[in-house]
Amino acid sequence: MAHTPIAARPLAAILDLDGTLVDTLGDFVHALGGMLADLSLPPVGRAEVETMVGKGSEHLIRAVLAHVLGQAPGAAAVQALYPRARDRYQDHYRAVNGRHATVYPGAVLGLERLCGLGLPLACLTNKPTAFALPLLRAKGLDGFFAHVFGGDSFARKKPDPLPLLKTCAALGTPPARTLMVGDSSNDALAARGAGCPVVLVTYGYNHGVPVRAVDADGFVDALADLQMLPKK
Ligand SMILES: O=C(O)COP(=O)(O)O
Ligand SMILES: [Mg+2]
Repeated sequence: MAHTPIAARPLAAILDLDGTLVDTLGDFVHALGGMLADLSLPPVGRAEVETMVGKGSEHLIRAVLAHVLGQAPGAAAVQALYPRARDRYQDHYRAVNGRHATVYPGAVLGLERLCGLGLPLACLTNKPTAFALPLLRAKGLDGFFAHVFGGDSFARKKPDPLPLLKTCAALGTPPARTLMVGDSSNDALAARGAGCPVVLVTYGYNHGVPVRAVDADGFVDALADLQMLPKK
């Protein structure tokens, strides 16, 4: 049974998107496959992509190019290909967004329960806002959120604490009473830096590292398990 030592009932919650609410790995794999084919480069496997997701699309594209070229992400060959790769990736991602993605079991129930506790919710993702909003709409999740912020909403992305602090400000709740729910060390590091309690789901993408090794206040196997948060 999941356990959390979070002492006080949160006044609001911030949810990550990829790997927490929606399993988007299939969308990433299809968009990256299309990008690589357009560049006449070999495909990348699903297992590799899973370890590269979560730090925004620029990081993902650079990591994939480096992987298929057998170079470091900062290498000149990666730099040279990046602008065209980004354009191709964006076209493919826009075309597939949501088609190969599924809402995780328990996610809707978990959101309903958080709303039932009277908590205002925000979605904070490193995904570009232009991809995050249509995905949430397509999956029927947009109505749960008072705010949706993407990787391009603020000057820095998670794991920097800035996006969490800005999201807490938008929600109007102090970080110490604003729960972050995510799937990776990005979310946990950002939460620690911002002073937010953090619970991680055990089923998402954590850069190929077991998520329970991450410093967090609790772990849940499904968002529906968040019902065990303190009631006061
Ligand atoms: O890197 C991404 O696009 C996914 O980011 P997220 O896990 O913050 O939603
Ligand atoms: Mg995530």
